[in-house]
Amino acid sequence: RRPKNFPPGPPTLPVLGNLRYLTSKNPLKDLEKLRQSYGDVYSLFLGSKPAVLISGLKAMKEAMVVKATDFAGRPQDLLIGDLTQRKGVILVDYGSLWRDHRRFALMTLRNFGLGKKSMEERIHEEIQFTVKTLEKSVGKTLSPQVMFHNAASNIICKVLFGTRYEYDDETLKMIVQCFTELTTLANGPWAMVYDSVPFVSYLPLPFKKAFRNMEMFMEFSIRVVKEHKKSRVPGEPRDFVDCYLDELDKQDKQDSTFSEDQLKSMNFDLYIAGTDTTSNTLLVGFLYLLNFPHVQERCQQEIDTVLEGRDQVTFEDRHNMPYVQAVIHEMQRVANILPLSVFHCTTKDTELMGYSIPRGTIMIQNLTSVLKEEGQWKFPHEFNPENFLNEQGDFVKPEAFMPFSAGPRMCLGEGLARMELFLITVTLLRKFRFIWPEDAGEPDFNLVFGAILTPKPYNMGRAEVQAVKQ
Ligand code: HEM
Repeated sequence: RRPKNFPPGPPTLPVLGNLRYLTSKNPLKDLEKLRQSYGDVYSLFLGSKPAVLISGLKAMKEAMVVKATDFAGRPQDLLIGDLTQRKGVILVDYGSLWRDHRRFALMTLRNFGLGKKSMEERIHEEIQFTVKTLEKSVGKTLSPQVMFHNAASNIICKVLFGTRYEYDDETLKMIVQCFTELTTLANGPWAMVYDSVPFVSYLPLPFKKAFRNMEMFMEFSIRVVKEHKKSRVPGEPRDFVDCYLDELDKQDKQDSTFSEDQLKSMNFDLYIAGTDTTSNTLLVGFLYLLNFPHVQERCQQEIDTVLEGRDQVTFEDRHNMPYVQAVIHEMQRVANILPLSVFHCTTKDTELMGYSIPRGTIMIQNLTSVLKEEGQWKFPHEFNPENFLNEQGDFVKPEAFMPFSAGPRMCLGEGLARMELFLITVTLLRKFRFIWPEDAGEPDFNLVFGAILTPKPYNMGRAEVQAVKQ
């Protein structure tokens, strides 16, 4: 039963709630249909748990920005919460543990050069490996999926652990396998069963594997922390782990939220949040660039003009590249990488667009509905960099550009992600022309639904590269 003045929604069934309304392969379409019937704020029962869906810029802003803290919680009784034991930062509920760690992570990433040179150098070092991979493939076809994944993974590994891994390294392979299995299970039907049916967590069902994978990552994280403790010089941090250990030295033990356990979980959270998000954005973006050669060419002209004889691009150069900026933002808009963001929950009884929402209700942000909202974009349903350009050709960012969400929970890696996307895209377009092979057939721009949207790999597996003469 919906409580009084709760957002409307379809009729529910015992145990299953409204799960039958999310049956197709693409629940985003189902959610859009429900929005047509019930409006920008409606409710669904995920099993027995009530959840409220937020669509459109107006409702999203009221919840995430105007009433920010009311909506800044995270649901605590889902499979992913049990997997992470409610530690780290992403799935931690609104409170001092989350606040302290969010502030610390933001500050540390900034000190390490978010928006400054040293982070740029780290990213550039990794890009050289990507360039080498592409140089070996000139005239041939290659799958950019693994290449972008490895680049994003190594950049975050350098920030966290000060290490990069060779692409065939056994540790890297283990980590990647752990995460792939974890995310597949956490997004699949077994997670829904786990989240909806009480007591099922005690049964030997496939989600047990997710717990084993989690343990494997934690063992890796423990090893990394142990090695750092042996080799560190206090006060001279080399990476995120060292910074955290320095912070632990400073903390008053009694009421501190910092601990070694938390450090291991932060490693997990930042790695998982920083890898597939950036790499899939690049994958989708390059799928479009391959198939919109005139956009690629115009980027290349702008890049050549701004860089002139210089070999390496800097993040500062973005201010002189309005068209490239527009293209990268448009890549992110169409990539729509986290279509339902990360689930929030209300921290107290509150209201949204006139409806009453009790404390502890799951809140689902439909970011797709904002990134493609009619009335907010010049061309909401097509790939067109003009969405980010005004009549004078200057770069402008509409309010509805929310791939990182908004409010107190918004992505804390935005700075790093934007720097990666810019430096990688510009460096690769400066050096190569990317071609969609004639025999590859029509490109399929439809993305496969999951917690992270991905393009179908076979379409990207046949991209040809040509070296550009400079
Ligand atoms: C294109 C790349 C990325 C996109 C589109 C993206 C998007 C998002 C979104 C939509 C959220 C959920 C916000 C919310 O709940 O309201 C989020 C959270 C988060 N992201 Fe990202 N992200 C990206 C890259 C990164 C990177 C590189 C890092 C790592 C440094 C990162 C770290 C995080 C963390 C830690 C959170 C949880 C924040 C919190 O709960 O307070 N993200 N991201």
